[in-house]
Amino acid sequence: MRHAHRVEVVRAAEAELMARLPEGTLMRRAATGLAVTCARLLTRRRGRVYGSRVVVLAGSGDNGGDALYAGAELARRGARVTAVLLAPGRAHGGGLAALRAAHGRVVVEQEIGLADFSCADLVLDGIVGIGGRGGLRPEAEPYARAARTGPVVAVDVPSGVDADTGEVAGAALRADVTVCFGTYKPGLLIDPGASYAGAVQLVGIGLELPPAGVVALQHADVAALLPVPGAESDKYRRGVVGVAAGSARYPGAALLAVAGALRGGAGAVRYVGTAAEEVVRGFPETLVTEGGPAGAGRVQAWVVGPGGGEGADRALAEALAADVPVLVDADGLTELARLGPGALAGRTAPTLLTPHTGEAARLLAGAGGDGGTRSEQARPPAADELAAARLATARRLAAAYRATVLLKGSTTVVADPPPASGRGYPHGAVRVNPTGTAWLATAGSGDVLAGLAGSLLAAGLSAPDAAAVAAYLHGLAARRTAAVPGAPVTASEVAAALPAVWNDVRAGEAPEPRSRTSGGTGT
Ligand SMILES: NC(=O)C1=CN([C@@H]2O[C@H](COP(=O)(O)OP(=O)(O)OC[C@H]3O[C@@H](n4cnc5c(N)ncnc54)[C@H](O)[C@@H]3O)[C@@H](O)[C@H]2O)[C@@H](O)CC1
Ligand SMILES: Nc1ncnc2c1ncn2[C@@H]1O[C@H](COP(=O)(O)OP(=O)(O)O)[C@@H](O)[C@H]1O
Ligand SMILES: [K+]
Repeated sequence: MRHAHRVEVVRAAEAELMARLPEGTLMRRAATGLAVTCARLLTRRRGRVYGSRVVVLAGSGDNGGDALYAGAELARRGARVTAVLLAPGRAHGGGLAALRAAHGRVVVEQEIGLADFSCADLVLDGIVGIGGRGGLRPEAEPYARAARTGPVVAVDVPSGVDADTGEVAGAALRADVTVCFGTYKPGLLIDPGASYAGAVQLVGIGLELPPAGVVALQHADVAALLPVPGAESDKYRRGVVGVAAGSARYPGAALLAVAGALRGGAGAVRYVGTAAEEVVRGFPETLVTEGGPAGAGRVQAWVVGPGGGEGADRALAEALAADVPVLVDADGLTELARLGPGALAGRTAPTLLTPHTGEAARLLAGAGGDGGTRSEQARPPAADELAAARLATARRLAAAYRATVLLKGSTTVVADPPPASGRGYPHGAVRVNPTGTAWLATAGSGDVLAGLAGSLLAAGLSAPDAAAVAAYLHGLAARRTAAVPGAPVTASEVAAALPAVWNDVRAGEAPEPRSRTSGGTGT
């Protein structure tokens, strides 16, 4: 599992450790790890470090210090290193002295800096790290836009990316590799920030950290959560998942949700709705009933809403009345937004909401704009604003509806509501999914995800586990499905690939790198 900690938590751990160590130890550890990665990249690119052109973009803080010390190490190995000072007069004194002692060049004129930047074999982005606030300052912006031939290695976090949230206000440096220190930062795992970070490498500097606020599951974590039948299992003990989906207008949604549900580990899938005939034709193993959830037999979890059309209001009401976990998706979410969070107030079994950002906007508007405070006269949030702040959006929704929320899209985020005591954050760790691919943005893939997650709920996983495991398998399936890597996939193909990725995960086979995050030396 990858663990990500907020800046405040990192700073406290750093302070505690620095108090016990000789001055400069942590920065030396960080700079050495950084230099090792840079040397490896240069060797891959040019065959050797000696003679390569390296540019260090150095801001005014310790992030610049790390970069300058790493630049000095590369200069000692024969690299031609130029440091561009973005805040001349406020550069890190020790780092600057080390670079000069190693015969590095130092420039302050931005035109010279930009020319060097564009033709460098490697650029170190040490403009700003976890101390960054707001977007890039004007003097740094040209570097975010300039053409360049060599890779950019971001120091700790790409400058311009908010380390705590992954939000990007304006321009940011687009890195090929980010070398982060001590722990991942949430902004390196959540888009849009994650897409600026490139491959993320973790360099341990010895921090002792509390439990992480944000985590990303990996194969072993998912494998440990997959439901596997035991010798005494029967189909009922494995769990029956009820799927209330599809409508005369959207019968295909029923088929796709059932396809996902059949591959999620439940012992049986019970379908209710108008597409019963089509479902049985497509999947004869499905138990079908006409009508709504209330008249169907017992299930261990309900999935309600995919392609639900006009019947979604009744299906939602009946499913929510059942004392079992309920996953609400698509038209079920639109109906829930109309009803507001009060519709979930009486529930004691878990509720899992799976909105995309458009549905999230509706849900927030239905909750009164923010955190359920209906009195607040906030402008309804726009979907693209919510996508730009995915962590905050998922948390706001979870708090407003007091339900687990899986927010779909580029970096799917799973958030739990804060504890009932109302003491607010930190609460259960937010899980972010590293396996997604933009090819999943295809009609019907959300229906497959809903069925899959519902099946995992019926099999006994908690709502956050079911959500995170489903997102993980769904993302892997999309990547595995493409006949040619990188080619478009269909929702049906994603569902069909689920057994194979289930097997990959259990066998511990590594996924192809998407998240472009890779394990590091650990903390
Ligand atoms: N504290 C420690 O012991 C360690 C810190 N490390 C490094 O130190 C960094 C944090 O250093 P600092 O606390 O000095 O903070 P930063 O270097 O990240 O940023 C602080 C400086 O940047 C300026 N600044 C803030 N926002 C800016 C923006 N948007 N554009 C341009 N400049 C901006 C501030 O005025 C301040 O001078 C970490 O990211 C990491 O790279 C590492 O050396 C590991 C150990
Ligand atoms: N840009 C993206 N990158 C990664 N995954 C995406 C992206 N856009 C959408 N997805 C994923 O595709 C799926 C689409 O679901 P949804 O929007 O409900 O589609 P539908 O309603 O057509 O089934 C979700 O799993 C979502 O996370
Ligand atoms: K940086």
